[in-house]
Amino acid sequence: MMDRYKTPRTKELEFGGPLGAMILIFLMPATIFYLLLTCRTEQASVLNFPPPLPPLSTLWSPHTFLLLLAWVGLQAALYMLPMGKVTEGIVLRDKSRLQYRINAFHAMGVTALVVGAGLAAGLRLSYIYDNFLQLAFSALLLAFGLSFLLYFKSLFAPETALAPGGNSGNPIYDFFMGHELNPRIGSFDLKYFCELRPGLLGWALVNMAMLMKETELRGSPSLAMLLVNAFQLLYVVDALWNEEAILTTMDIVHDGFGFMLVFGDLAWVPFAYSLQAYFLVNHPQKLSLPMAVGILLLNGLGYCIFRSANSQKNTFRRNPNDPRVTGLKTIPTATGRRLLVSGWWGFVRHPNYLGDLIMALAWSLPCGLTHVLPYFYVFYFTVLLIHREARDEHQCLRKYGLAWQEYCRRVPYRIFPYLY
Ligand SMILES: NC(=O)C1=CN([C@@H]2O[C@H](COP(=O)(O)OP(=O)(O)OC[C@H]3O[C@@H](n4cnc5c(N)ncnc54)[C@H](OP(=O)(O)O)[C@@H]3O)[C@@H](O)[C@H]2O)C=CC1
Ligand SMILES: CC(C)=CCC[C@@H](C)[C@H]1CC=C2C3=C(CC[C@@]21C)[C@@]1(C)CC[C@H](O)C(C)(C)[C@@H]1CC3
Repeated sequence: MMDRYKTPRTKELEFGGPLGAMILIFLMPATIFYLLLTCRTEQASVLNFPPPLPPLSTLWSPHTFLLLLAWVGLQAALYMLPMGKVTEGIVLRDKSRLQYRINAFHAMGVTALVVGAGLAAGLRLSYIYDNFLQLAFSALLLAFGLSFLLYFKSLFAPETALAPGGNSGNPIYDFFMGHELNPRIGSFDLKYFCELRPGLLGWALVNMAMLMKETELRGSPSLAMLLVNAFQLLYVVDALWNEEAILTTMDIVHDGFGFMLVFGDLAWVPFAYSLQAYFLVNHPQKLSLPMAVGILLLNGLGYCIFRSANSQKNTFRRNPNDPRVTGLKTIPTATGRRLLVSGWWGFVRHPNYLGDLIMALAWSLPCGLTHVLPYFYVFYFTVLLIHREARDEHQCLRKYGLAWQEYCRRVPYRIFPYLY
């Protein structure tokens, strides 16, 4: 009976299969250290390769590791508090639905109070800057440790609970992609927890620490630092406010919880996404007011596209008869669901990615035009989203067949109008 619910073997391997996965398992951590070590040099030139390496023994600090555990522990405790509503995720392979507590925004509020109280009591947030490499190394160890535990746990999971994207039978590939779809300890959902809380809030905290460090060094925060902090904080707050929307993303629905997401959530987001703020501490930039206004408008444009495109689709998927979307044109599919072909989703096939990429550029521009390093996020994110778009299209073609082909005919561009 349960056999028909078994997760099928993953046949089409992504990221170059086991070899690609193996390379990424080494490349992702190496990239973080390359970025941070280069950023600390005076020239911050990407051509100075390899950057000066500190002795490995200086990276390990029990103190920072415990601090990181305390941070994750605080977020876990806040996740478990009975505040906020409980909602259901999408229907799973065995026709069940998991329950999720929506309280990330509350968690952010409490975290802000805790940090505020700490600052009032004399806490030096610039500790994060001073021990940044050690913290990144601790996050790396935590990510490897958790990924191994998750893979081990997945070997005992029922076959209905495995991830459609990480069930190839190859241990390296499945370790990277995640073998189990929604690993839980009781009602504690590890993927859902890690996706939004310790990493995203950690990123905002790291940025704030960079601002504090800059203030300690130069007496006041620069305009460039204020812009980077404000833009990225808006992005984090937006993600937490719209927490429920994450339940329909590819990461929650399709990908397992393996090294890619564990490392992405716990190390990559807080330590690579905060590169612009880290850069500004060591390489102050003068930003004229007109430039700042231009960048502000660019970020506003990106955010409006990102938010309204995501909201339009979420509203339509939740209730196609919602008055906010009833005026939009749609095409039917054999699954009974319809596809939007006007509004943002009639402009390009991934308008939300377009908005996200415009914001990415606005986050790097405050760092000036003299260095390539702070533009790492723009390059990386373009590659990530082009690859992600291709993965999503592949799945949509499988799901919707001819209707998807018709959608592609009517909306020919993927992300960039008239370009791609
Ligand atoms: N900052 C970061 O590091 C990252 C940010 N992101 C952001 O996360 C957000 C979510 O992205 P992601 O999870 O990739 O996917 P999307 O939110 O783009 O969702 C894709 C899904 O939307 C549905 N869909 C596609 N076209 C249509 C249409 N015309 N009408 C109705 N439904 C449609 C399909 O699912 P179905 O039909 O089943 O509903 C498709 O699988 C984006 O804004 C992205 O920019 C993503 C990755 C990394
Ligand atoms: C190969 C490689 C570098 C993998 C790591 C990718 C991860 C860093 C990202 C995969 C999808 C993500 C999402 C967000 C953060 C980055 C990762 C984990 C996200 C939480 C950022 C905030 C957004 O508003 C979001 C909630 C839509 C988003 C979801 C996807």
